[in-house]
Amino acid sequence: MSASHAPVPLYAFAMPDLLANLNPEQYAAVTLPDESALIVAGAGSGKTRVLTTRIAWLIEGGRVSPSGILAVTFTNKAAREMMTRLGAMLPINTRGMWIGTFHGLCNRLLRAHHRDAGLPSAFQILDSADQLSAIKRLLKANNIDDEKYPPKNLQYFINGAKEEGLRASRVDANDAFNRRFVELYAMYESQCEREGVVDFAELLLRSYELLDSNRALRAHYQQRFSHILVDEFQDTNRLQYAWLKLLAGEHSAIFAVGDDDQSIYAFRGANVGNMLDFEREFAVRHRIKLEQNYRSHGNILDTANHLISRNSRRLGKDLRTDAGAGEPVRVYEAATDQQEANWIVDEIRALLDQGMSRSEIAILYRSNAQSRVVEHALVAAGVPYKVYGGLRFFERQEVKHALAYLRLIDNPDDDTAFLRVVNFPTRGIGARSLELLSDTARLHQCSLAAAAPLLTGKAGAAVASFMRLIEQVRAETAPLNLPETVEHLLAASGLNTYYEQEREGQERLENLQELVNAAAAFAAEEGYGRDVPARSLPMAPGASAAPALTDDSDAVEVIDAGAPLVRQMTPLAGFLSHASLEAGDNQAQAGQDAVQLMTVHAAKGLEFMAVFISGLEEGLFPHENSAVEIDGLEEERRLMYVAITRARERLYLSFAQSRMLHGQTRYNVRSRFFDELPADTLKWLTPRIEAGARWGGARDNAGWGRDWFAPPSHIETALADKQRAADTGYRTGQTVFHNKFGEGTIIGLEGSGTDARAHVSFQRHGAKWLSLAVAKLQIVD
Ligand SMILES: Nc1ncnc2c1ncn2[C@@H]1O[C@H](COP(=O)(O)OP(=O)(O)OP(=O)(O)O)[C@@H](O)[C@H]1O
Ligand SMILES: [Mg+2]
Repeated sequence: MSASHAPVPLYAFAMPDLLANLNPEQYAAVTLPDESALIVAGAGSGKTRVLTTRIAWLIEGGRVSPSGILAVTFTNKAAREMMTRLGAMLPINTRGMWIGTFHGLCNRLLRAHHRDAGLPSAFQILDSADQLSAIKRLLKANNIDDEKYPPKNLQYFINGAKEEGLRASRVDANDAFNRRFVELYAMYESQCEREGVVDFAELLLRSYELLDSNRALRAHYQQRFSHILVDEFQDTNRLQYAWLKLLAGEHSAIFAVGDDDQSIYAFRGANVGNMLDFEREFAVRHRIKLEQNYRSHGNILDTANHLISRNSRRLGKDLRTDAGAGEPVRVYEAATDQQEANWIVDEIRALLDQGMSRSEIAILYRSNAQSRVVEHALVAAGVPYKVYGGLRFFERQEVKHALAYLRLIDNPDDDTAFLRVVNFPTRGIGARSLELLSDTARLHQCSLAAAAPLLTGKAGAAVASFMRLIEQVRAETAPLNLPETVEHLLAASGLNTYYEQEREGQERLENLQELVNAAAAFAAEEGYGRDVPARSLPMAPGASAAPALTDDSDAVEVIDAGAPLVRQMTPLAGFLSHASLEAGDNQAQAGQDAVQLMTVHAAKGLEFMAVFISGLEEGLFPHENSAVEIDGLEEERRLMYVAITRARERLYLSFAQSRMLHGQTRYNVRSRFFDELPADTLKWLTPRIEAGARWGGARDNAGWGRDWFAPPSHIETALADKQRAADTGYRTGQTVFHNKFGEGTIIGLEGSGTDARAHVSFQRHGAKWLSLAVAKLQIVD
């Protein structure tokens, strides 16, 4: 360990406070010696709290200075929360600390060392929508059939390769089709290079390569970050893990916390296997378990534990709580999605009447598209809410237009930005002119902006006037600070006028104004004074403006001196990175006390007093795609586990028999998860009807008799299956005997022939799904 010298406690008297509220296992974890450790523990057991407290403890005891810490969180929101908590625990300025997401930290590293990384100082970040349009443009420019090579597939291929750490030149292609993909990947790489842009995966790969190839830089950071701490470790992918390894080198300690049951990003290459590799490769001696849950009431925790116990691939852990059982988990079946939304809003109003604050209430769903109907009900009821994700603020059309102009003033070679606004608002630059321009650029291997002067005729004149506009705005904004720059640009670009004249442009205008506010908030948060021009590099005392990094390690030291590294970016570049990386986060601050709406993925790590999980229908949650993926259903179950464990005191589950989604009405059967939850923690607010009886006489009892509809065909098929299962001689409600599990009651039947399965609730072993062909159940009555 680099901090091998004897610890020097600096604030010995303050110590008991920091550690006072920890349980013995948490205490042991926080105060582990300077060596790598892995904490694997269930939801709400205090992993994040332990990690944060450990940082404070390390600093407070003089084991490391704040600049020696690097902490990785999963979201920007989590990073901010961590800094706030640290600020409250210690009398230090947390701004300079390296706490952030992988993307955020890599961006910071690349900004500081852009030359060594082979990037222009004003490199721009492509979000995934930008990346897709860049790929489409590439295919079009090269006359490639986008049916044969769908842009989305190519995007997936490229990102997958990058996440494996592979450049196009190193990807193995075993057939002609794949070879073509690799060629396209290579072409995409040169296009990005030419335009000075990087996509999300590139941020990571580029900074990995930077550290890998630059010995001095690597040595510097390895020495600097003696303590690396990683939250949500189960969701790191191979490249992120390799990046951490490189940064840790031989001497730094990695303190990783995670929960294999909450691994929900396998589809993006996350790899739980990293946990096992980490233990081996870092000779981890300490694997501490935290088994006390501090978040949720008993019924909620039991519900979560019961569900996740059905997964087969688990490291295995127990979780208990001292909190009482609390309220039962309430379940509601609605006829339609609107009815579901109305019920949610009614329940929310009841909670608010009881004094719960709005921001303590979350509505979670599996897919973004589900939010619309809930939003509608909230608006109608006048309940303020905030949507995370979905069409985020920075992804709105008008905001993206404005950002594209800003990007162009920063870097005219950014072709994606160029194409977005060259003819918006319209200035008579048609598709034909742009084609000519693209041809010229390709011929000269340069960006569109660089090709503009080479274009002649009418097309040339129109493009030239656009370039003059950009140049003019560049000059006019040179002395302006960040919010002034944005404001000026909105007027000069013609965007304001355009939306003023558009019939329903009011909301878009407000969003543009909000962009000015966002820029002002960003500048204030980063500590840029009002007199700092948006495009100049603020000089920190003792820091060189453009650190030229050589093998001379003294030069490296210069970078660390003085102000935080983020100052290596101009305010404008910083803001543009923020817009790409932190999309959506801004909204959260705008409406503090609002009901929180988000996908389950976005809710990871967070907690709320009351949680509604809506749309629990087969095909939606579990998602229909999960059926075709290896481990798909287990991943959906982990996702459901994450959703349930966000709740502290109240949990509500709901589903609708019919739902409008993507313009079509879907008829749904309830999620299989309901059959996997313990019956005794749930309270059905609508009658619980066995799936088989659903379309029969029981429906009148359910109270939705009036505007009823006939079951659609796929449900009839499912019912027919159940009928066939029943034909095997078994029926629900029957008492049966199993050689190993003893006596139990059949609570569900599914499938037919050799696939027929029975869901049996055993008196001593709980509920299990058994194959009827294998299980040989004896009928008792
Ligand atoms: N020893 C403790 N005493 C009281 N409250 C605690 C203790 N440890 C953790 N908590 C609280 O329990 C809640 C859950 O903690 P935390 O968010 O750190 O859990 P986690 O393991 O990171 O959960 P997740 O897996 O969902 O990320 C928080 O509100 C935290 O403040
Ligand atoms: Mg956590």
